[in-house]
Amino acid sequence: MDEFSFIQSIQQSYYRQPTLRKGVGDDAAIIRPSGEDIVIAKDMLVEHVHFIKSAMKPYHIGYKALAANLSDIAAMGATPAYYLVAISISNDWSNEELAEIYNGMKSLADRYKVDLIGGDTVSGTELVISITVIGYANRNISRLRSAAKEGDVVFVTGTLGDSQAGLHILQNAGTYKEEEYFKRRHQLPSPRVEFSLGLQQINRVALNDISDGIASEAHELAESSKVGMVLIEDKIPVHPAYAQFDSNLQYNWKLFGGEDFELLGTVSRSDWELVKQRAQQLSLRLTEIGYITNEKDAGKVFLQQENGKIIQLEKKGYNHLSR
Ligand SMILES: Nc1ncnc2c1ncn2[C@@H]1O[C@H](COP(=O)(O)OP(=O)(O)O)[C@@H](O)[C@H]1O
Ligand SMILES: Cc1ncc(C[n+]2csc(CCOP(=O)(O)OP(=O)(O)O)c2C)c(N)n1
Ligand SMILES: [Mg+2]
Ligand SMILES: [Mg+2]
Ligand SMILES: [Mg+2]
Repeated sequence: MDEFSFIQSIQQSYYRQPTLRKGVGDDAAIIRPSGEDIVIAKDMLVEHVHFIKSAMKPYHIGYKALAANLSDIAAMGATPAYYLVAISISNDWSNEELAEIYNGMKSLADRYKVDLIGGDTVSGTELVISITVIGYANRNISRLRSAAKEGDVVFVTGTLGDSQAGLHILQNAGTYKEEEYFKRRHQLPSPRVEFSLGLQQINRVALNDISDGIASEAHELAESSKVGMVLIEDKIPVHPAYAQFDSNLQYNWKLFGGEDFELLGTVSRSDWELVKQRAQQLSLRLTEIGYITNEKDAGKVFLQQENGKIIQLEKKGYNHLSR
């Protein structure tokens, strides 16, 4: 198979999005939007950084690459519509493996009716997948990291630490409780798109998706909103089988581990009931984990420990350029 037949093989036979004028097959794609805000995000997945072949099947790699991007669209309260994929891949990946990478992306794309409208293909050394996602958002809602206000409830979806626990299991042979669950959370993360779209009635919700670890994303919210944040340690939600891991690992993964792709948010106390209702309708776990303080703590995040002591949390997490 050459580059041209490969591009032919990944083309959709039809497109679902009504605003598309031209998809794959010309010098660029054309969209004619209908008045909503356009939301654009990009995230890469790189071999040896985001995955190793022994822990991730080609299908998982494609799935996770698109999931990470959809997670950022969800964190902006937007409806995903299109994606573009740039892939650099070496010859030791077979045609079947390449097709499986695209099948992984396709399964999520089908679920959210997102159309593949372009990309680029290069033969390189390590596998690199760079995706751009385009979505639409209602002009009147704000999901910005800068939207948190004093007195807001701080909440998080799902459970934290699962993805890094899954990676640990994949890299360390042994017997584990709920092994399949943790591996799945690492390989096939769920972007919280439906939950985010369910909040459209609420004008102001500050949202950030957890890719680098909650400590890091909590700081991004606090810095951007110029407020302080208090997180209550024993409220941070974990899976019941999480207790099997060493307590240091538990602590590090849930606070600094990342790749859970859950949503961290803040909302006024008066809108909190509605947020809870939406999560309940989706059977999605949602936990109140803290509160927002005022501008005198601007940019700071505190952890109220189990013994009641409050410590300042470091802005630590996955950080690519820390050297
Ligand atoms: N190399 C880059 N060039 C331009 N903008 C970048 C680059 N890397 C990151 N950004 C931008 O910086 C912001 C934060 O990026 P990042 O921390 O990767 O966000 P996220 O964790 O939500 O994926 C985003 O607006 C992103 O588009
Ligand atoms: C082999 C391997 N080592 C380590 C990790 C953990 N890891 C890699 S990147 C990352 C953070 C998320 O990636 P990033 O590119 O920072 O995503 P973004 O914040 O831009 O969405 C984590 C936790 C992994 N998934 N696989
Ligand atoms: Mg990013
Ligand atoms: Mg993000
Ligand atoms: Mg991201």
